[in-house]
Amino acid sequence: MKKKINVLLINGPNLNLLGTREPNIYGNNTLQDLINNLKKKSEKLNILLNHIQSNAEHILIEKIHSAKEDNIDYIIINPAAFTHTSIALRDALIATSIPFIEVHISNIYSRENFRSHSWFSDISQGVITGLGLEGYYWAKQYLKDV
Ligand SMILES: O=C1C[C@@](O)(C(=O)O)C[C@@H](O)[C@@H]1O
Repeated sequence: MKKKINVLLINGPNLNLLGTREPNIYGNNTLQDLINNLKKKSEKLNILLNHIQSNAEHILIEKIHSAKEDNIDYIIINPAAFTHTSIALRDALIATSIPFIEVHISNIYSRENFRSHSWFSDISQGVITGLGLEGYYWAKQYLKDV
């Protein structure tokens, strides 16, 4: 049987407000619903999904630092606003050298100019942007075959 894949899903600031935050951009589903569904579907694919959402940069950095000890094989990350600001999170991901997929709910290239720059895309395995919450499901789907 194929080995279980240990995946860490990281959601950055304000994503705890999914469902009420700018629903025209981010939709009506809550983060809790998303995580429950993703976990269920991941189990069927032999993926163990661990999740963290935080509004604090240092908490996300520390979680990335411990990812190796936690035997994480892969990271899926929506850095949210940190996408456009955080060299510290970028450095943490480089330091752990765990491959990761960058996900955005909205299309960061079709919004304000400042959202078009990501500190993560060039060091990511790939980027999914603008497919709504489906983006997280596609990332998980990709990982089932790695
Ligand atoms: O908080 C977010 C969410 C986001 O990462 C997205 O998922 O579309 C896009 C970012 O520009 C924004 O700051």
